[in-house]
Amino acid sequence: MSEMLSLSGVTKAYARGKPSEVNVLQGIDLMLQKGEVVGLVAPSGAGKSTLLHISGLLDVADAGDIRVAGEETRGLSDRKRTALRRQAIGFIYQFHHLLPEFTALENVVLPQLANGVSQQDAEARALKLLDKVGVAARAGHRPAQLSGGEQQRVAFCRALANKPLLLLADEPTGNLDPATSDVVFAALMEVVREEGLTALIATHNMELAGRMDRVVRLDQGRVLDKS
Ligand SMILES: Nc1ncnc2c1ncn2[C@@H]1O[C@H](COP(=O)(O)OP(=O)(O)OP(=O)(O)O)[C@@H](O)[C@H]1O
Repeated sequence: MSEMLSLSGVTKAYARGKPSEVNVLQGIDLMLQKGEVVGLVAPSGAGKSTLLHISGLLDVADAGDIRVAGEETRGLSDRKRTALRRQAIGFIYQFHHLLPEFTALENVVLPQLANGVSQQDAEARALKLLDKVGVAARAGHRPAQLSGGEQQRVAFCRALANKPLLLLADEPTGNLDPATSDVVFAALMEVVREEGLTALIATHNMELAGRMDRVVRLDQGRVLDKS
């Protein structure tokens, strides 16, 4: 197995040097092997979003090393960081963040066009993904015409559109009712497994965390492994 995400000695503080300084991450060591699906569980405010944003190259650590798909990210230029993020990482948020003026299909097609995929190939991939998570019949609808669960399924497809190596999800079903969350999460897991993705999924839901390969806990700024 090869390593897909590796964090070592990662620290992050907000308002550094001020009386209001918050030391969120205090030496994070975490490694995900290719194909592993890992749950990230922590109390609210413990730093899950911060950890995901740093892993996804959306934010920078104060110290420590981060490797994504075997590539050391320290010292990368902004352009190279953005290229690595686009090519290797898919992000899912608690709220869908779909573009309201575009249809479900277009929301999944657009990131592919930005990556140089042809319209035809992008539509084929988008329809395949929408079908896999059970919303192909809604392809022509805009986000406002979809239910919360459907919107989140479309957001999964968008995150997976460019075949990322690493999927990072921040409470991906956190805004759905328990029954919908259960079904939508199952759909996500099915695609993740089928595509052989590596995933780090933050959740407060221990039942969902229990369906992953491994759960890590964030406690006092450090990661505790739970087998
Ligand atoms: N830009 C910022 N400036 C100052 N403090 C911040 C900033 N962003 C986050 N924090 C603080 O850092 C801590 C960790 O925030 P983070 O959003 O990573 O937590 P979380 O575990 O994702 O929380 P939740 O589960 O409630 O979403 C919190 O105490 C938060 O108030």
